[in-house]
Amino acid sequence: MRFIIRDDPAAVGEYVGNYIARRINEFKPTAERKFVLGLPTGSSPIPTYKVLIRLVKEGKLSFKDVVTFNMDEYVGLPIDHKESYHTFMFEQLFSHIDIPPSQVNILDGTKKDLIAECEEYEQKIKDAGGIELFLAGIGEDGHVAFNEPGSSLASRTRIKTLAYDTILANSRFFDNDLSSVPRMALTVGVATVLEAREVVVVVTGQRKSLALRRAIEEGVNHLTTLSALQLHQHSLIVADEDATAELRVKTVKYFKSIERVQDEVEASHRELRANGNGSPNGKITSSME
Ligand SMILES: N[C@@H]1[C@@H](O)[C@H](O)[C@@H](COP(=O)(O)O)O[C@@H]1O
Repeated sequence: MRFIIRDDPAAVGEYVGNYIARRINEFKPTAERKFVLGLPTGSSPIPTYKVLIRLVKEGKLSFKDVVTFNMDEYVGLPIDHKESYHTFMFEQLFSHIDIPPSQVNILDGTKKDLIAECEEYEQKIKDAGGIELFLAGIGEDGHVAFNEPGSSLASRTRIKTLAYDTILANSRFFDNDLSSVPRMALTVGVATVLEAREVVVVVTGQRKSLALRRAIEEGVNHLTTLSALQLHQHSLIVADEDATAELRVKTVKYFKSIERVQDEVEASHRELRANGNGSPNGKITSSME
């Protein structure tokens, strides 16, 4: 696991937005070989989405050959409801970039047969060739997508009852009216996320610091579903300083020192390449992965 710390949410967005753009550009997607990107909702990814929009407007990135799969959606909320994740995604990202709407996939929580909807979603991901990079956030109780504490770490896309804490946290989007927050959601499973070839998580704000501690300093545990990331070969968590409040000083120093060494290695490889000394051309993989 790689763990990167930036000053604030804007700097986290800058880092992650540029990281995703680099991955898409290196992949060189075409109409026949599209880049498959998994996406979250929530306030945490908004700065990242702003950066992606800016890069598209500057002509440095295109979503023409990108297919997206969102993590989750409320059950029973009409797609055009102002708080549906469909509405969120179009307002925060899709309406501002060049992605053809036919390449956007979001679970539909209004379907009559929700079980079939979930099974079809898993199949669609497989048919698309699997997810190349899954971007995620984290809930205050350590959940990833809507995989609430106690979710099976082998779970797939399914219907999930929301934890009371999550209903409480999300009531801020429903005029603080607890009774209007949906009680159920459709969500990709922990195993669906782990199957992506790479997982990148944004964690910002002090209210996430306990969950972050449990996810990276403690063992893999179904009560903090994001901790399953410890089993992934290519995972990256990018947090702001506030989110590190509950981490040990030693943990923070350790990961910062790794980033410093990594920067030095990359700089010396760049120098060797510039001088034509035949250094490796491929991606330099961090020893933290
Ligand atoms: N299902 C979403 C998660 O995918 C998201 O990570 C979490 C945190 O949201 P925020 O970034 O607004 O704190 O909210 C919801 O529970």
